[in-house]
Amino acid sequence: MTDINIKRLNASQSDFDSALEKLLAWDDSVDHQVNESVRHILHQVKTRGDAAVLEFTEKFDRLKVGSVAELEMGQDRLQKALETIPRDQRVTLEKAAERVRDYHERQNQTSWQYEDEDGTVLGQKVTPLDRAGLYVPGGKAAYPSSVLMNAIPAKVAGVGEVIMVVPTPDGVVNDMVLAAAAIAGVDRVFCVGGAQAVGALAYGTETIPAVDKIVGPGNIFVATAKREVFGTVGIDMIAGPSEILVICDGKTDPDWIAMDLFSQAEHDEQAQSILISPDAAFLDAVQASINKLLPTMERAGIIATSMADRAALIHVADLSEAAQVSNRIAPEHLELSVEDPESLVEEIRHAGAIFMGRYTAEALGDYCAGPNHVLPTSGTARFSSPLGVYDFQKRSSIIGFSAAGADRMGRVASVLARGEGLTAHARSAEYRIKGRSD
Ligand SMILES: NC(=O)c1ccc[n+]([C@@H]2O[C@H](COP(=O)([O-])OP(=O)(O)OC[C@H]3O[C@@H](n4cnc5c(N)ncnc54)[C@H](O)[C@@H]3O)[C@@H](O)[C@H]2O)c1
Ligand SMILES: N[C@H](CO)Cc1c[nH]c[nH+]1
Ligand SMILES: [Zn+2]
Repeated sequence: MTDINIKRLNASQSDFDSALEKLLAWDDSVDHQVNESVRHILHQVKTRGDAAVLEFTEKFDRLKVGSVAELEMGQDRLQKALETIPRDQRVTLEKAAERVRDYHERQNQTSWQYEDEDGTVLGQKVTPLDRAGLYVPGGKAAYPSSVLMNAIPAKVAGVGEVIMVVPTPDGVVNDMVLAAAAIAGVDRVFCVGGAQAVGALAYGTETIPAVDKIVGPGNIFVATAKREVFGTVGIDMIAGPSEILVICDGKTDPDWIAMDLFSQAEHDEQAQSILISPDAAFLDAVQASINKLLPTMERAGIIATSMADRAALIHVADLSEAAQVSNRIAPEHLELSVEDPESLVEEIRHAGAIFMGRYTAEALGDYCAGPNHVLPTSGTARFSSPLGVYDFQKRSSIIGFSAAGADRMGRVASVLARGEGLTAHARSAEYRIKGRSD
């Protein structure tokens, strides 16, 4: 296997800003093609329902069946998978599920209210979604861990019905995925993926029920489809191809860092792995580790493409500058592989998840630390948070005026409404002012 030369950037270069922008950007022409194709798929699913789902499943996942009902895995099938997977897989899935549940239970929001001195009651009522759709990726790898990460917060939130979709390319069903669905208590599972699965959940088909919100990560087709259907349904965030950014002081074993970069690169050719360090010799050492370790990787092809196209080794003056560059990137995963992560984290403002210190491999967060691994990508950590229980709950305001409160605030509303020229608003409030009946 030939060596790959990872892009080298230096934050002190005059063209650093444009080089960084180019590194983070998608190729416009690819973007355009993906948008076109996703819009076509969504339109077909919206207008032709099951028939379109069957057609696209055959085209993209090479799976031909006679009806969408055949793509549903019933509860008995999920239970069978749980009972037949190897014991160590069942035990570790259950262990991971327990830690994920424990973490997410702390996110549960509760309703609250308070009372004014005149007896007026104000509050916030928290309710779970009636029906949520979980996208579990499955094109290039199967993700039992993503089943747990999507479904457990939904269940903790109290969602009425949880519908999961997952592609099964060539009809190969992953029993660990089904077992994870059984452990997490998923209500229905359909073996459908890509934009067609997102469309089916958003618009509903004869067989797949429409949901209120679609959550979960996926490739560029899935992320683009979620963006398109937002408004018809809620979405959690844009969780696209995986990303890792490592800030290292140069004192971690370079093999560890190379493997951490590989760990996200192996997800997808479009995944992005970036290392930032003030130690130029360390960047060289990691480059050497990359070329040494790459031939030992099972997914060397995907890693090589991802690293050649989208990875970078960035030299900075010091760790503060590393934090500034990282804040501009707003990565999905940020490893602080430094002596004193506690002080460096003070300077971090935007990241989906922050992994503190040399021993905290991002991979532990992917499986069993407890926090969610569905995280905002492509810089959206500037305004989005990890998937959580709060994504499956919504809030309603509660407003209950006493007669005294209606009198007091009716006078305020009346003046404001008349100022806006909205007489019906004003009179509706005025009817409730004491002694006023006109
Ligand atoms: N952010 C997170 O939390 C997280 C977690 C796990 C995985 N991931 C990411 O999820 C992604 C998973 O991608 P994947 O491909 O393995 O599975 P996927 O399920 O996201 O995508 C597979 C589907 O893509 C569709 N597709 C493939 N090629 C297509 C084409 N040319 N036109 C239209 N549709 C097409 C097919 O319908 C197929 O079913 C990776 O990028 C990985 O990095 C992210
Ligand atoms: N790193 C992925 C999120 O970007 C999650 C995952 C699942 N399995 C392995 N990794
Ligand atoms: Zn991962």
